[in-house]
Amino acid sequence: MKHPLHVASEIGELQTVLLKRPGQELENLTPEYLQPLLFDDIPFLPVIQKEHDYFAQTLRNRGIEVLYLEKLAAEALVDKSLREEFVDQMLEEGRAEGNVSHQILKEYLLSFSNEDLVQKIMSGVRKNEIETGKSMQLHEFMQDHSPFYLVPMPNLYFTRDPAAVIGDGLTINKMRETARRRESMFMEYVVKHHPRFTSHNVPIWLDRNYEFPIEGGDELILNEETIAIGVSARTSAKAIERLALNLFSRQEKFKRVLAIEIPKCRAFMHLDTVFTMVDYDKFTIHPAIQGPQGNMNIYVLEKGPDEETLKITHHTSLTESLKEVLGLKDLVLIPCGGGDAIASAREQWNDGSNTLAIAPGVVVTYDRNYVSNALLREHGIEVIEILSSELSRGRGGPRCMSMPIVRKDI
Ligand SMILES: NC(=[NH2+])NCCC[C@H](N)C(=O)O
Repeated sequence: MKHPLHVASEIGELQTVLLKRPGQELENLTPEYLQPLLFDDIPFLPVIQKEHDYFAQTLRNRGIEVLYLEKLAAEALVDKSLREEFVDQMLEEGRAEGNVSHQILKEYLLSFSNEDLVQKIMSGVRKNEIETGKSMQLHEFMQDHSPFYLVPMPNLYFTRDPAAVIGDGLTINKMRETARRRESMFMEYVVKHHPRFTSHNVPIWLDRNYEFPIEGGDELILNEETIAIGVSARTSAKAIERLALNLFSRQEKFKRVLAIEIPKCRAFMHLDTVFTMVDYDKFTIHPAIQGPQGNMNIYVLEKGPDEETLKITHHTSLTESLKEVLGLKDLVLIPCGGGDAIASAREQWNDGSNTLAIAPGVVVTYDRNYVSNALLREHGIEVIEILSSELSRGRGGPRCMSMPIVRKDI
């Protein structure tokens, strides 16, 4: 039987991808909570859904199987005790302060059908939804400012981040930001309990209980032997080391990890916001991540003398490091916004470098990034544009909104 997960490159023909349709969780965004919930504006739900459906249809038109996280999660929770365990865990990790007990919230959530239960957990529980029968004291009102018993998870449509397939296994990620911490629980339950995945013993290279954070937007598979991981605002050096050690001791194929350090700021939260692979020898890059001489900090991690030690070498040229690990004589870095200071900053903010490759030299991008898109085309890349007015408000592009499950080998 075919392995349910398989990704050994960034650009191999995409066969199965996981998405999450933006839903009611976005209707729970208010100006006060935008920043902690990692948004810059409130998307208009019917339009963001239309744009997302267009994205999904664009992928299907290319013969790609589109799975939805919300559907898989609902299908995974058939067992009654598993549903309870899931709800307990969600409440333990995510219940906001308030005068409602775990038990009342649990009963409320369990009264929903599986699909609605998953949707409700994703969209959050507002305080006015539940009659607790208990009147609040003044000090409780004061402490208890949040309008939610369970906080919404508006970033779920960025399926790239909470988990990432590497080879035939995956990382189920410890998310850096509180707002996204619970997101990786969905994939954990799906992989462990959905029949599509349980038929195989899927290796989990790093799980969400690991102490230090890592997010999928930083995890790029350069080829069947090499992974690039951003050392970023979201991904820690410790998690990269652990992942490298686990990979080197538990499987044979991946032999090196390139840890690429990027500036730690909001606009560049993950490596894929400033760097993606579009063809065998072509990459998008946001020029602002390189120093004046094009220098950066890149560390190549390889198997060391024993299972707990890595061999690490430091490099300063992205181009040279990529050429070496990919065995290329030459390669092209295509600058976001063409390198013009204003166009490049503007388009990077709207994910101009964040391309989703669906085959070598074929990428999906946002239509609004016309300077970057034209430049990609000039370099011979087939660019498939999708609508982006509302989707881009969450600060993520086509790569962030997709989790490749199966790619053909190249
Ligand atoms: N792979 C990515 N670049 N994901 C972008 C995620 C954006 C999301 N609002 C966050 O801050 O987490």
